[in-house]
Amino acid sequence: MLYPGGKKRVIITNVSPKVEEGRFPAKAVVEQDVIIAADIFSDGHDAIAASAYIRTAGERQWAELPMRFVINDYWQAVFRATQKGMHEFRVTAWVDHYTTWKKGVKKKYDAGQDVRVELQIGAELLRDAASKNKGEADRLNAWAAQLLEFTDPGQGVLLALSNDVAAVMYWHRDRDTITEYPVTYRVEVERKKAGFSTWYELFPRSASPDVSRHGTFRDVAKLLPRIARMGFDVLYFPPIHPIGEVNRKGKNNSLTANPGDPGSPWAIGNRLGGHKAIHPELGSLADFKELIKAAGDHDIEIAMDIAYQCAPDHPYVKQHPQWFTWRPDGTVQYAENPPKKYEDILPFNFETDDWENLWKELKSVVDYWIDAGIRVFRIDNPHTKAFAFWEWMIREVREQYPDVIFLAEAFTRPRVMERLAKAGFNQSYTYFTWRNTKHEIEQYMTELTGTEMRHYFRPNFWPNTPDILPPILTHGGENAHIMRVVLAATLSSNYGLYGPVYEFGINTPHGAKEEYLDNEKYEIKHWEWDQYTRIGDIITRLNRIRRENAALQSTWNIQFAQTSNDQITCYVKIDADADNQLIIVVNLDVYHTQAAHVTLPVGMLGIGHHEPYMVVDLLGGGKYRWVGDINYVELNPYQMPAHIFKVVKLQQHEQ
Ligand SMILES: O=P(O)(O)O[C@H]1O[C@H](CO)[C@@H](O[C@H]2O[C@H](CO)[C@@H](O)[C@H](O)[C@H]2O)[C@H](O)[C@H]1O
Repeated sequence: MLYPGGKKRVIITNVSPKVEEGRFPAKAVVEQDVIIAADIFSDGHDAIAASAYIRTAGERQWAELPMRFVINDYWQAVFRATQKGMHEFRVTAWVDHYTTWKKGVKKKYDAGQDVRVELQIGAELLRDAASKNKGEADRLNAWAAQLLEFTDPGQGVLLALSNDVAAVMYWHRDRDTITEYPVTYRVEVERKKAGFSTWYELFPRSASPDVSRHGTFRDVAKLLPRIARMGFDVLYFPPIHPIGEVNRKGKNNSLTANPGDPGSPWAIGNRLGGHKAIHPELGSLADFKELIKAAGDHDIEIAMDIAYQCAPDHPYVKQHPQWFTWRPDGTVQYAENPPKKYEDILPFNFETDDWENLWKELKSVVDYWIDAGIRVFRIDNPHTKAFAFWEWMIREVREQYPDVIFLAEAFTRPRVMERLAKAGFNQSYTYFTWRNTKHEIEQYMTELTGTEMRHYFRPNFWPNTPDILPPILTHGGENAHIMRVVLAATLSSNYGLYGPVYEFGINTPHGAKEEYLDNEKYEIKHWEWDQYTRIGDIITRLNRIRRENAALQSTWNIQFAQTSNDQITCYVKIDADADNQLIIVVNLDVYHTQAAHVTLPVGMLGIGHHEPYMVVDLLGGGKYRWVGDINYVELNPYQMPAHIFKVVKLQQHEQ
C-alpha cells in the first residue's frame, strides 16, 4: 500500500476540548453545553461534512452529533452534558460528494443550463450508496431511477434537494473516505456545585457564644440559619482533629505555646488520634454527622480540610516511622512552604520505599470522611505532595463517588497549580487575592478563560484567607472589603471568604506581614454573630444576586468592556439559555468617586448601536435608560463601589 487511507482527503486538527493532547480529561458540569470543535478542511473545493461521536466511558455505543461549519474551517458540535461521569469523544469528517453534486446541479439549473448529465451523475452516486448500504438500497435505487426518468429536469432538481435524500446520504456516507481523528479525548462531567459554589470559612472552635468555653459542632449548628440566610452553600472548616502538643505554636505564630493555647488546627494528631479522629472539645463523630445533616437541611455542605502532615506526637510517627525522613540526629525536618516555616508539623516522605502503604493510608483518610457524609474537601498545600499520588487518589475516589469535590489550596508557581488541576482537582485557589488593578484583573481573567486552562482549571476566588490579609483590605477598610467581594462574586462562579473576619471588617495586620494580627489560627475567638455590618449586608445581597442570575453561575462567559478611566473596570456576563444579561461596573479606587464612559459589546447583547434599553442595578438599586454602546457611569465607594446591571430591553420593560 502506497499510503494508508489514501482516499481520506479531509484533515482534522486543533480538536477541543482537550488537555495536554488528551493525557488528562477536560472538565464540564451537568447541564453545561460542551462545545466539541475542530479545524476541518480538505484539498479543493468539495463540500465536507463532519461528526463528533460521544459516549459515557465504558459504554459500547457512540452517539453521533453532526458538526456545524462556523467560520474559516472551524467546525463545532454542542453536547449538552446530562449525566455525571467520564465521557469520551472523537471527531470524524469526510468529503461530502452528494452535497457537492447537489449544490452544483442547483447552480446550473438556476442559471438555465442543461442538467441532464448532472442528474445521471446523481443517479450514479445514489446507486453507489445503495450498493454499500443494504438497509436503504431499495429507497436509494428508486430515487436513482426517478432521477433518470423525469422528463422535467426541474423535478430531478427538486428530488436532489429533498431533505429525505440528503438525510439518507448523510447517514450512509462512503466509509472509505472518512477521516477519523486518531485520538479519543475525555471530558469529565461533574455535579453543578463543582462549577458554582459559595464558600464560608470559619473555625468551629470559635463558634461558642459563651466566652468561657471552646466552640463545638453543636454551636456551629446554631449558626447554620445565619450562614444560609447570607447565601453560602459550602461551610468550610480548618482541620477538626486532635492538635499536636509537641512543638505546639502559641499566639501570633510564636514558637512557644502558653498553657491553654489551643495550637494551630493544621498541626494534626496527638495521643488522642490523628486524621481519622475528632478534637474532643469540638464534639463526637455523632455530633459531626448530625451537623453534616443539619447543614444539608439548609442546603449547605460541610467542606473538610485534608492536610497530609503530622504533629510530632501524631500516632503515625511511631506506628510508621518509615513514612518520614529521619536525620542523623534522630529528628525529622519540620515542614515548609517557603518562605513559611511550619515548625509544629512533619511532612510525609513520598519517596518512602513503603509508598504504596502510605498512599493507601492517606486515601483511607478521605474514604473515612466520605463514609461520615463529607463530599467536599479543601486540600492543604497539595503542591508539597507527589502529583502521581493526587492523580491516583482523586481518580480512585471519584470513580466510586463522582460527587466528591477537591479544592486545591496551592498558592505556588503557575505551572504547578495548573498541573494539580490537570491531575484532577475540581477547583483551585488562585492569584485573584493579589490582582488589583484593572489591567491585572483583565489579564488574569483572560489567562483563566481564554487559554487551554478553561478546560481544566476551575478558579475559586478568595479575597482573604486566614493566611492572607492582602494590603488592599488593610488600607482600604470597609470600602475595599465590599469592592473586593463584589469582584470575587461576579468574576468567578466559585468564590469564598474567611467569613467572620471579613464580614466584621477586621483588618489589622501582623506588623509588615500580609497576615492578620492575633490570628484565629493560633487562638480561639468569640464573634458577635448578631452584629449588623454593611459588608455582611452586601455579601448577602451579592449571594442572592448570584443565585437569581444564571449569568453569574459561570466563569467562562466574561467579556470585558472598554472604559475611559483605568479606575473603573466593566465586564459583561451573559447566559443565553436563561436570557440573562448582566453588566458589572466596579470602581477600583476605594477612596474616591470615579466616573467613566464604558463602551459595551452591544452586538453580544443583541442591542443596536443607537438603540435605547434599561439597565436595572441589582446591587445598589436604581434604573437607567441607556442608549447603544457608549454610556456614562459614576461610582462613589462610600455609597456603593459597583453596579450589577441587569439589561432589560425596552419592549420587556414596558410589558
Ligand atoms: O502554606 P499555606 O500558606 O498554603 O497554608 C496552609 O498550610 C499551612 C500548613 O498546613 C497552614 O499553616 C498553619 O498551620 C501550620 C501547622 O500547624 C502552622 O505551622 C502555621 O503557622 C499555620 O499558619 C495554613 O494555615 C494553611 O492554610
